Amino acid sequence: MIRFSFLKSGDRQRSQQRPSGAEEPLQNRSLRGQIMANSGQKVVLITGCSSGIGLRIAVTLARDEKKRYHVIATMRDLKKKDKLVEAAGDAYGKTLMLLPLDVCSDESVRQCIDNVKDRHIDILINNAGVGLLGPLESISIEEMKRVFETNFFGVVRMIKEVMPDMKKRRSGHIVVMSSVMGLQGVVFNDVYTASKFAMEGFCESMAVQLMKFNIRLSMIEPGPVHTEFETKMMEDVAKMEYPGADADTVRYFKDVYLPSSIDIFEAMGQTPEDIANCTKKVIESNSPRFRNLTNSLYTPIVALKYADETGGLSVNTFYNLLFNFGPLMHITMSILKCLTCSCLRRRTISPN
Ligand SMILES: NC(=O)C1=CN([C@@H]2O[C@H](COP(=O)(O)OP(=O)(O)OC[C@H]3O[C@@H](n4cnc5c(N)ncnc54)[C@H](OP(=O)(O)O)[C@@H]3O)[C@@H](O)[C@H]2O)C=CC1
Ligand SMILES: CC1=C(/C=C/C(C)=C/C=C/C(C)=C/C=O)C(C)(C)CCC1
Repeated sequence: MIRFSFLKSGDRQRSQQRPSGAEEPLQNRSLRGQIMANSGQKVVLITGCSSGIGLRIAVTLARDEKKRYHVIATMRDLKKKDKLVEAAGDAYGKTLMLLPLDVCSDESVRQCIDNVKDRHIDILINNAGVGLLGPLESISIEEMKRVFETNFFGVVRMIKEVMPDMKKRRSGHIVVMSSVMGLQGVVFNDVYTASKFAMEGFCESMAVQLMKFNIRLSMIEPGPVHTEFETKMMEDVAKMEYPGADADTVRYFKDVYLPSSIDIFEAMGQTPEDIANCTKKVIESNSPRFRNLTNSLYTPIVALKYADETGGLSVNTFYNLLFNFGPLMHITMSILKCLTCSCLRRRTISPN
């Protein structure tokens, strides 16, 4: 079993004290110690900003040319703030502030939101997430619960905390970082996929009620993205022994699935910047879509699910791609990688 870090992230009274570990420049705190935005700015709170997609969304919004956003970038361990602070440059302390927030803790979530002035959040971006990959036999129920606690209950916890104020104001936008795996299962990602499916179902239901209160809900559905996930995944694979799984299953995982997965990452992996730009477009749209796929190369794969309501097309195609046409898939992905690679485009377009 592989654990990947993205994929490689009191009481009910209104707290007036600075959250433990918060390191906010003074000018951004009100007299009551709460985080303040300038008038006209939208307050955006993002979870899981220590790395990857969350970090990049925070930086992209905080560095908005028109300074339209007051970004509250949160992470569960502020000791990990350096990468974000460096990437934010002079936006840090002006349009970008940090707060500690662990989406798995009721108290941490409450304290964080209590430290936002009037608990006013215009846009909530639920990004924090963890992955889990490998044969089911080698994954404990405890590990599965941890994934659901972060990916599903983490989002539910955040929405429960922020939604009542948005409802009172009759305005707000909730964005959820889902995944193509929230729409379609991928072998050996069974539990991660299930956690994202759960979130999709929850959000699809919530969206209707929220619409009545003029609150928008948008799902971002990335395919593979180059974050700490990939390196962590390969490091873990080298170490793991997969106790409880039989030799055939381990072989299918290591020798069939993993090489195909690497091919797919190489051929169509996006960058965190791609996802941040897509998220920015969604929050800036006058009529944001509910579902937003970010990767046009992956869209035909997801389309298999919707082209056949019996599910057969999707399941059989994945089976064939993996177990019957593995080498063909490798060649196809190599060609795709070549076609989408900027070096080839440079060579054909450059006058030199
Ligand atoms: N990379 C990919 O291929 C894809 C990723 N996604 C989704 O994108 C989101 C971001 O992942 P990505 O940037 O790739 O991966 P990273 O591992 O780089 O980022 C995940 C972030 O979530 C944080 N996090 C984990 N648990 C918690 C928690 N309990 N409370 C608060 N923060 C937490 C991590 O913090 P810490 O540093 O403390 O661990 C980290 O900042 C996830 O929801 C993931 O499911 C969707 C599709 C594809
Ligand atoms: C499409 C496809 C495959 C792999 C897909 C992968 C690897 C997707 C990764 C998505 C991620 C990382 C989402 C994160 O949330 C297989 C099963 C190899 C073969 C069949 C077709």
